[in-house]
Amino acid sequence: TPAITRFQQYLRINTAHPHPDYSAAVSFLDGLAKSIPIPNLLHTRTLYLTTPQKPLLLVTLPGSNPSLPSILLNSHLDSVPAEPSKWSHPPFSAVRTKDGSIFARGAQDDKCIAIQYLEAIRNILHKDPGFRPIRTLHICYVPDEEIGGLDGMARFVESQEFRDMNVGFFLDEGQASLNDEYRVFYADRSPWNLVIKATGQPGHGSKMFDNSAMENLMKSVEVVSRFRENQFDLVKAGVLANSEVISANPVYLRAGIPSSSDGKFVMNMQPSEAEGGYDVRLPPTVDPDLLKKRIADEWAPATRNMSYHIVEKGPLRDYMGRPLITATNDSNPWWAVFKHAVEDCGGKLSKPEILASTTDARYMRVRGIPTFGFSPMKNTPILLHDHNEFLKDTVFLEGIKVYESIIKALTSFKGATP
Ligand code: MET
Ligand SMILES: [Zn+2]
Ligand SMILES: [Zn+2]
Repeated sequence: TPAITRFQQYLRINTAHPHPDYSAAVSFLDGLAKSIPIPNLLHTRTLYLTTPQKPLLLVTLPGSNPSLPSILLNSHLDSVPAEPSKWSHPPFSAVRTKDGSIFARGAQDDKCIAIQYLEAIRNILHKDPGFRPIRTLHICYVPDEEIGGLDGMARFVESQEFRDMNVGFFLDEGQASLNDEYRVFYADRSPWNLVIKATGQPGHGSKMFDNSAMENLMKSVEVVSRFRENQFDLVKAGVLANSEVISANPVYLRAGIPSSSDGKFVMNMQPSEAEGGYDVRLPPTVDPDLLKKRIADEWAPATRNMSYHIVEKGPLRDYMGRPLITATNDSNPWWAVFKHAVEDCGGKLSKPEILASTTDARYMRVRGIPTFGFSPMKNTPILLHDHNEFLKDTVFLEGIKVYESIIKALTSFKGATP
């Protein structure tokens, strides 16, 4: 089918870091939007918020009542890198196997929704050429989500173009579901990049002494590991979900004196410095100050010649000081609209969850804009950032139907805006 072909074409554009081809992606999506046969209705704009290398594409279907807050659907243009030698099919080939699986980096995260949004609009207008949304519908295709969004969504929400859009509801990416129910996310965990550093007594590689940098770092690594284990035990015991505990995963360790440029180390020297990097994720409900105290007192105590540096990759509280959570009850009228839209097309939603990872949704929630994370992929293994990422054609096509229902419901919702 043409929708599958268009999905494959988009997947073949390599937008993986560190050299994402944003301009090819944007011109492809721009062309796709303009190919929807609705003359003079839909329009597109490309914004350059930082450099010409980082475009942001906006697709707009104007509503009949532009005074109502608009609906914004989001998909990031970029992907994480892939290691081709570890894939069963080349990661930018978008090969479709006999069983309908389409293999590509970005198939789940999140190029599927990029195309599904446009296919849904195409289908709605094909079935009802007179369709005109009440609220204005926008889609934004943003760069750099996978590297924190500072030159992407974080910049966009500061722009006059964004303010003029008067966004009332935001829909962002979610995650695949292993069963028959679609997953929906009302919050993300917030990422911290934590670097702990140890200094210590240097010396001959043969000597036994206290207070070496390596010894000091390794003690910390043990302490963090014990914390990690305790958090993980809560998950394994079923007390809390993965996304409801603090994760602290080591991502690099660095120490040693290089012998020259050959990447080997001098073996008979104990180094005076050593460091470790952690990907830390905090659920929206935890107190960040408590974790900071734990890091200062236990993970990197100055008494053991340790120091640390935290880079907070995004906010933890909104402009009112509240956790970045979108309500999934009657206090948020969009919840019922969204839920019924999924159910109306035969879909089922599982209990709303916190997302274990992090998306650009945080830049909307910090402004108090109701935001859900949703990618309609059911009965699908969760393969984001993994080797052999794929999505089945049938799942992709069913997702288009879901978005048809969601887009119609959201854009025609006249109710009170909180
Ligand atoms: C660190 S900002 C978020 C980047 C990416 N989506 C992640 O969850 O890791
Ligand atoms: Zn990702
Ligand atoms: Zn993503």
